Amino acid sequence: MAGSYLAQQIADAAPLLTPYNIFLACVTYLAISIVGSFVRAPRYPISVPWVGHGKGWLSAFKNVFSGFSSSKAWVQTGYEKYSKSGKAFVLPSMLGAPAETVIPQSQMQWLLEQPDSVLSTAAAHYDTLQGDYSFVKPVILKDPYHEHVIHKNLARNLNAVVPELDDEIRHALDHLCGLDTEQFVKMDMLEGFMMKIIPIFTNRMLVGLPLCRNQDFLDTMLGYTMDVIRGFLLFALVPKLLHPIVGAVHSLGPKYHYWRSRKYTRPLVQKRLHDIRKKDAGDPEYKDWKEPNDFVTWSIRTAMAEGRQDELDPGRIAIRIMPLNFASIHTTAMTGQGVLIDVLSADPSVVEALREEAERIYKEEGNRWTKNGLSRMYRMDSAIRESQRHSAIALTFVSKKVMVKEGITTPEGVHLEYGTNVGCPWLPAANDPDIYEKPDEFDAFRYSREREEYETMNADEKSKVDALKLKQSGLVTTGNYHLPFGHGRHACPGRFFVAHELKMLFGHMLIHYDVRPLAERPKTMWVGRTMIPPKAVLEVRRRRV
Ligand code: HEM
Repeated sequence: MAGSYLAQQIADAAPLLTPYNIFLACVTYLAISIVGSFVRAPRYPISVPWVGHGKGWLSAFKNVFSGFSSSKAWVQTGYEKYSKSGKAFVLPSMLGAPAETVIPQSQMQWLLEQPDSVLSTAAAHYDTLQGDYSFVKPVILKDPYHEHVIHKNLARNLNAVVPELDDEIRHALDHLCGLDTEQFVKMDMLEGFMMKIIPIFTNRMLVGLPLCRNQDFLDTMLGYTMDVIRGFLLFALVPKLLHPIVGAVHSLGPKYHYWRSRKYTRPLVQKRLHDIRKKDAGDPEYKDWKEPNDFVTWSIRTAMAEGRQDELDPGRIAIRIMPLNFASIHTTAMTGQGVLIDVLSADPSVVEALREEAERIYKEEGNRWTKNGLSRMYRMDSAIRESQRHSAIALTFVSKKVMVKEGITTPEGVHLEYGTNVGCPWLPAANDPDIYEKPDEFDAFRYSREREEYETMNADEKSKVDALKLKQSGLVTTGNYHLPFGHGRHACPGRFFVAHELKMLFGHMLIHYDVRPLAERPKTMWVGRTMIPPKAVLEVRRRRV
């Protein structure tokens, strides 16, 4: 009965579905959505200049469309016109992405001093990464305990992580790049190489052996990572009013990938909890048992020490492995691809100088990678840092959201309403000739020349050099004008791991493989505020060492 009524309704409505009516409905919907998000968004202060088509209703419509092709140019204009004179500006909203107040570098200190209860990084990440839909359960990103665990444990456990990575890198490179000393092996640089190899290293640190080599598990982690990225791109294009509907469909992807991965991760966590509890209870069978040094152990130990019973639930820990895969995989893969593109498009002497350093240090350390040896790889350190600058992957970083109901006032006297999103310019700062000499050039050894020179000095000469300043030009040091890992107390806690991982990966690659230079540097594209990685092919051949 109900079915035939519905069929009748559909049949009656069919003649109305003309192209003109559909077009009219789309335009009306778009208009309502734009007005809706305009009304619900925080009011941006009149005193702050806007880039793009400016502020106001009509401009909002224009901004929505031209933002896709012009956001990069708008941030550049804003940086030159306002940031460099110490003034904030507003980057207009796009369909689903809110407007952002871009705070100049001169106010960075103030920005970083604000407590999380005033300016929250977690809340900004929750919004951009779609915490309601992309993380299996909203609580995972509302209370990002996994980030706290990484902040507390990763850097201090690197000594134990390095030999594990060393083992994994040998294994993965042999497997992916082969042992043939005659023929070059070709693969897509991002999808075929970086996105295949990075998940293995990441999971050696998160869940250890043997799971980090289980292809089905790795596929689910990669699938989940792509879910989050797809969500990030999709929600920026979809008007805010539609988010709950689109979100309900989108959230099925992350849930599916969790469902597929938990058959591996839950038993692992359950067993680890069991073993740790037995060990702590003094069970004689566990006298010689050593707890593995990975995220699962760090998570359990931290939750036990802090009395967080909720974070000892095996399901909860199993889910938390997923956002860390997301945080690690795509960022590291894109950074690694950037390094390969920059280095392989540079003069061949760059590859030779990097290879010489890698071979020398590897040999000095007894044909293995050590924390001490890696800390002396100044050239590789510099090439990666320089590539992060030269091939910057974001327009702004250091994102935060105003959490105080009455809003806050910046040192410039601008009042930011509750809910306002703020960030600092990165891409234009990275290319600013007042900050970096010849910023358009990829100068691989920009940061290592002075460090290498310092190493050759005698004690008297060394005493005249500001050694701390030299050290601060290292890959993991963030600064007002160096934001690829963010800055301040919420700067990326994974960067110490990344520095070791990429130095070992590229060092090992140069020692054991010939790598073909790129005939031409592939071009990078930006859509809205997002960088689209260029396509490039990696060609490697095992060297006869
Ligand atoms: C080259 C690789 C990476 C890059 C470029 C990168 C970049 C960043 C940036 C820019 C931020 C701050 C975002 C902001 O300013 O809004 C961040 C935060 C974070 N990253 Fe990374 N990341 C990388 C690798 C990793 C890895 C390997 C891990 C973990 C194992 C990780 C874990 C995190 C976490 C947990 C945060 C949030 C920190 C907080 O809010 O307190 N990242 N990352």
